Amino acid sequence: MSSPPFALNPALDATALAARFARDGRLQIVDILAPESATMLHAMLRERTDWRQVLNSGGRVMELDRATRAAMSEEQRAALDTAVYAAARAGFQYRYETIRVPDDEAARRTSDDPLAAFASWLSSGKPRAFLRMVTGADGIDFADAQATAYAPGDFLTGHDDAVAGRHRHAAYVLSLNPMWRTEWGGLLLFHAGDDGWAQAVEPRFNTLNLFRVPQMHSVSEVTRAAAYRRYSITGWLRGQ
Ligand SMILES: O=C(O)CCC(=O)C(=O)O
Ligand SMILES: [Fe+2]
Repeated sequence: MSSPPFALNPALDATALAARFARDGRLQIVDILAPESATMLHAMLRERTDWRQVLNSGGRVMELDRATRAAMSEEQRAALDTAVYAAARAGFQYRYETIRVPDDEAARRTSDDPLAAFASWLSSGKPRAFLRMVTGADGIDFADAQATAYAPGDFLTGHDDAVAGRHRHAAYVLSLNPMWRTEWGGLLLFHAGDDGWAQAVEPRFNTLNLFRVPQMHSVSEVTRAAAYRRYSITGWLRGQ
């Protein structure tokens, strides 16, 4: 399969964005991609059927593909929900759907998944140079990546993204939601400091959120009113 074409929006001002990132340690870049690239990615995510629900049970990760979930009884699903929300009361907990992308460039090249092509594209040439410039992190070698979809009831509690040995210079979230309401939840929350003010980011279309690691953040629960799942491509800009 030939690689799908991806392009950055040529109007972005990397110098101005870099100044803001340096000042705040976080940044929202509206219209990050050429519109056709974002439209293609969004359509692709909506069509995919290979999503796997991931959730943690203490330190263990559970992954349930759609067939496995469909085969569960109502009682099993309810018991799992109860366990997930009980654990979220005080601890670190998440539940959302994912499609993973390999970190390895050779594996990405042999994949026919457009998400692998996107991760490769983001990890070299102009996009990587742009991300290095905006974050001021010359040590960025590649972007790891996964697609995520948060359905009603899905969430990710507070954490700071710091994992020893992963060389994460910054986190990124490319939001791909043509229509969203604040009330639907699924907000990327930067937690409050002593002053009690938190910052909430709506998951808009073709918008890249970039933030320095570590800092405390979470994704608020998507409500039952949400008409769509919350789609993103997300990961970290990493050194080798
Ligand atoms: O989807 C988001 O807005 C943030 C995701 C996140 O924090 C993570 O995956 O570590
Ligand atoms: Fe995170």
